[in-house]
Amino acid sequence: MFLKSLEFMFKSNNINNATRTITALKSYKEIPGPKTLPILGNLLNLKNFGGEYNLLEFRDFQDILQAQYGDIVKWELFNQKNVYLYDPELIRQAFKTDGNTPHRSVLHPILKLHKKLGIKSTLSNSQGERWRKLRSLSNPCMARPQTILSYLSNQNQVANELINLIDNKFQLDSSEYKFNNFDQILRLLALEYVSEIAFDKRLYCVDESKRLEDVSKLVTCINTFFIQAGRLLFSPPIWQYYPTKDWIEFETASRYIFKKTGEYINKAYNDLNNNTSSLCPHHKKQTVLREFLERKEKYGLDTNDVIGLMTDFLMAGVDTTATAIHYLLYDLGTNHLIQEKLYNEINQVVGKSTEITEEHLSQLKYLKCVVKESLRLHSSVPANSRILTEDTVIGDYLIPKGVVLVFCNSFISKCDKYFKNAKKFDPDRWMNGEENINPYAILSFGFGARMCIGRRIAEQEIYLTMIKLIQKYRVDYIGKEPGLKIGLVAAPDQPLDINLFKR
Ligand code: HEM
Repeated sequence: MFLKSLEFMFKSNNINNATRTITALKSYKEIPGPKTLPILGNLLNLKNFGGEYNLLEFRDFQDILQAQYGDIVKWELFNQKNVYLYDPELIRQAFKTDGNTPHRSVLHPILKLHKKLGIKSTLSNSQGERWRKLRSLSNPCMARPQTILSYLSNQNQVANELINLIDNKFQLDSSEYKFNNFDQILRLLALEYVSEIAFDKRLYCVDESKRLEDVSKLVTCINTFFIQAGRLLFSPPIWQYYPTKDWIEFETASRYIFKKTGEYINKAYNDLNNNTSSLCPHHKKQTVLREFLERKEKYGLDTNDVIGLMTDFLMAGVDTTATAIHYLLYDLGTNHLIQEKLYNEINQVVGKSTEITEEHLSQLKYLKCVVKESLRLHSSVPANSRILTEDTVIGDYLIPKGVVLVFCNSFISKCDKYFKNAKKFDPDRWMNGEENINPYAILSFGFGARMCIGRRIAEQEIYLTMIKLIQKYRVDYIGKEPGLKIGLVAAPDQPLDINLFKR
């Protein structure tokens, strides 16, 4: 009743529209959560300080807090106030406040790195006017379906190189091969896909005979960047004051990534100006990078800003996509009937063709459900956030400006309350529309004006790769259920033993 009347009274959940009801609301201090200390917040509740919570096991940490305190939980560290939300309805209220310039929680290690390296903030790490400018430049370049589809032909070549690499691993007389480093191969693949977008350039990451020098180092550095950024983010911020081992590894890897991206983009810029772009003929018309470079002045941005944006795409688009494919192979390797159903669909729509077209993609309905379901169960981004830019009502509470709202996607997507048989890998749940599923219960790519800008690209890369793999091989996974490795991306804690059998 109380909630119903609130819902009626608030046209929006911004408190300015609802001052009359302010007394009916509970305060931020009343939000349940472990006891906090002045200044330190919940520091002494952390395992490193003798407490019970381990931030480095972030998914367990989220689940434990929910089990102890319910669907809205307060957690503080020093001056940062967080509120964890475990209910899609509360998340819906939080997104309503997004407005034109949503603020996402800043990744402090990256902020410090940018300062040290003299890099202006990038899309994923900027706020307010700066973010709006970068996003306004990026949206038309990245969100137009036709632009992304124009990469399909080149992406087919890349995916074929993956198939060649796999085929070369099979012994002459054998139809089976067990991979225990597929995660590395998938990172190379994802880097190749992204570099075409970010650099207008093939690095030949997957084709060992043509692979450009330094590519392996670049991939290792991107991986180190992800792991160490996560470790720094989820550990007490000693690195803010003293260069710890994790910080040094993070900084060294990042310096290399920025150096290489700068080199590649400057080369692309010169090629563009001199009309000598080396990118294959399919892209003679327009490419994402070319569009960024041509339009930057209109938004008051320069080439360095574009370098920052492209480096961002590299960092945001490699481990996320590689991990998503890795988990898809795990899900299909442990659910053979679903795999066969997918194979039948691919066989029916694509047959033996090696050139996947827009027409094929539009017909592969079950494939899209398989990908969506795998992302639901194994979201590579296990939580997302927004910083409140004004006092806001969430549930029964009035939460002050400046608090970080954390959306616990991975908890919600495994809740039977929101998904029937939530822990089951069941792509069919998406086949007949989504009318019974709360849209805020699955946020694999985020939501609203600040949602993942690479979504279309990522989905196209994943669909294409899965078509090529399932068309040629049967996948089997026989190991134990993998644990989680914490980083900026939630990935399996070990390389998965993926067995491939030639069909
Ligand atoms: C399976 C792959 C991917 C997943 C699961 C994923 C997920 C996400 C999520 C959850 C966000 C936060 C959205 C929000 O705050 O509402 C995000 C942001 C972002 N993603 Fe992705 N992503 C993927 C692939 C990519 C790719 C391939 C690129 C680039 C080519 C990319 C570039 C970005 C960027 C730049 C942002 C920041 C956007 C902003 O703050 O305006 N992502 N992604």
